[in-house]
Amino acid sequence: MRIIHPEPLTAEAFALFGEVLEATGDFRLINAGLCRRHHDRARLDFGTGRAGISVFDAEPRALPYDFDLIERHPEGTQAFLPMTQSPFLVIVALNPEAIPRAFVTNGAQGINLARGTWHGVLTPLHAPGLFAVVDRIGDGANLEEHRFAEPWRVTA
Ligand SMILES: NC(=O)N[C@@H](O)C(=O)O
Ligand code: NI
Repeated sequence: MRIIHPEPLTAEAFALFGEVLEATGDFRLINAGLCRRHHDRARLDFGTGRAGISVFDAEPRALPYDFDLIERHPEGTQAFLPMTQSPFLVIVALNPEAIPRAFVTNGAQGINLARGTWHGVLTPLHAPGLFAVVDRIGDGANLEEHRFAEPWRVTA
């Protein structure tokens, strides 16, 4: 079994794959000073489609986690925004021939996958696996899958 050890999710480590959504860095003080707006933190792209927000209720998984499928959306970005404070597992790859990378979020992070980024499907690690997902709504195919001949195992 091919092993991958997960890394903590940071904006820098994830930069080749998309953005990390978190309340860090600069902000605008709004709402009578009662809210810090960390403004415009992701580059969204929906091609010829439009933005949609869906709610995913996904079954939690556990480490060690085996997977043999990655996918990508050539026509748009896809953001996973947790509706709970639980860490989740993020799997990305530069291409199907590259060694995938695994990240575990800190519970206060979401991600925006850049258009066409190879990734594992939404993978909660705790119940409930509730996420708002912002991605492309539109005509035409927007899903390309790759199944590995040999699975990968993510283990701490
Ligand atoms: N299929 C779907 O809506 N979700 C996947 O794209 C995923 O990345 O979880
Ligand atoms: Ni996806």
